Amino acid sequence: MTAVVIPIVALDVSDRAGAEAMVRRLGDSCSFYKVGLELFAAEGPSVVAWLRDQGKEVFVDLKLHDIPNTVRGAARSVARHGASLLTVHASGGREMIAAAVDGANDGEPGGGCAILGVTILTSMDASGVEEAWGRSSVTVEDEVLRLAGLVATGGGAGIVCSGHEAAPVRAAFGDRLGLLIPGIRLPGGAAHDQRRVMTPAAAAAAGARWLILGRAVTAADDPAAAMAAVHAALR
Ligand SMILES: O=c1ccn([C@@H]2O[C@H](COP(=O)(O)O)[C@@H](O)[C@H]2O)c(=O)[nH]1
Repeated sequence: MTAVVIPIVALDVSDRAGAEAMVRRLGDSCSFYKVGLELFAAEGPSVVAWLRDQGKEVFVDLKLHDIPNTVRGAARSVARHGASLLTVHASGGREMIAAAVDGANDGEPGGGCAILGVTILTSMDASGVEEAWGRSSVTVEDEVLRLAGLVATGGGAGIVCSGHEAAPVRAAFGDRLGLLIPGIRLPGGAAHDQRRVMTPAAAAAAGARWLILGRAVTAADDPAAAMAAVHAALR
């Protein structure tokens, strides 16, 4: 049986009005939304509460990266707002990841908010990794696998990586880590600032559990039609 892949639409907009307009346009075709840095910085947790009131699940993509104590507290706060998923940077280390898991569970192991570790941003290619991380002798895939190991031993529920690393991560970790894949483009779509992109069908075949749909849907002339194309590709 093919695993269910859940599409999540990224509300990369500057205010609540923009978010509400997109949620209205997509109607029942989307039940899971991402609130990222732009919208969270503008509107704070109230936008998470509003989405929950609409019956939507919420992924809060804050990509936390700080000392364990600070990340624990932030994860606890985000979980209390009703988010289902929260990101931290895997490069923050095993102790920080474990603190995020602890905070999100807030004393309740297996609580409602899962922690995902961001490995290598999909906007980076091998030369970008070499420049930023100073590591020329490793491939993006090796780095993603190494960071995935930190997330697994830190107790995270999954990782964020591109579709290109999905199959090797699945081979190494199986169902232990859920894969959330951004950089999704409909066939022939512009990559924009992304370097490692993939179509919905290919990412699903590679083992994604969640797909992040950003501009492929939200910048389309007809976002609802673009979302329908995503659903068709996942059937
Ligand atoms: O490695 C990462 C981690 C997160 N993202 C987020 O996904 C969406 C992608 O937007 P597009 O418009 O589809 O490019 C965006 O919200 C990012 O913050 C990512 O792209 N890569």
